[in-house]
Amino acid sequence: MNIKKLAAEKAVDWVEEGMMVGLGTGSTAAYAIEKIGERVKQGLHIRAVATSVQSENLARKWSIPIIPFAEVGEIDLTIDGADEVDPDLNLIKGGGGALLREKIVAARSRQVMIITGENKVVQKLGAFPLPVEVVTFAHEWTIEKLASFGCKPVLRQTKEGDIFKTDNGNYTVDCHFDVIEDAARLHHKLNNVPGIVDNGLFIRMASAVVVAYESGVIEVLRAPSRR
Ligand SMILES: O=C(CO)[C@H](O)[C@H](O)COP(=O)(O)O
Repeated sequence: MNIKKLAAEKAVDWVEEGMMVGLGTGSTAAYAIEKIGERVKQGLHIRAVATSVQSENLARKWSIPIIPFAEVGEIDLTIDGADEVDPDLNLIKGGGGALLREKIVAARSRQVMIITGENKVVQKLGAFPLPVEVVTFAHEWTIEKLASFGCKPVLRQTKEGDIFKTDNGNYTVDCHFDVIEDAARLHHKLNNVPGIVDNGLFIRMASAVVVAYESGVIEVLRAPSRR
């Protein structure tokens, strides 16, 4: 059972004619982009904004009209993946290296629909290393500061062994916490450190999470009091 594809294709049911759609990044989001592309080929008219160069290229391949972010007003619906989801629908994102654009697009969206398999739903965030986007200048010092939050920080590298650079020209540090006790507080404290651009905690940003199970069941978890 391809649970990523199952969740992604279900979420695309929420895409309606005329919408401005935010396109997430990663393998799950790619299934959603392809499904949206199929619907565009069948005559659906939407406009979209992408959260990474990778997703933009995929969308263009499917003839999905891409609008530069500067020309985008409010986004009706963003569909994106996640690395972990907790019971309050708080998330860890950024495993695919696109957390900053993903967070900007999510913040501009009326509805943020997260698509995931059951394996990413956790009681507490933190088993997945928290990605933190940092500026290249003085990054060694920023990494030291990150260690003072009680994690093991690892500067992300490419498969070839080079330092991984985001679409924004920054570095990513993956912070191994094991468990994050207070995600909202950590989010706030991390973003107060000079040199940190943003971190992969998405607090109260998801409107709903589509969870697909190996059994083929799909569950939609909603965040009642927001958006
Ligand atoms: O946050 C992300 C990219 O920055 C992705 O949504 C997240 O890493 C999940 O990826 P995948 O769908 O490939 O498992």
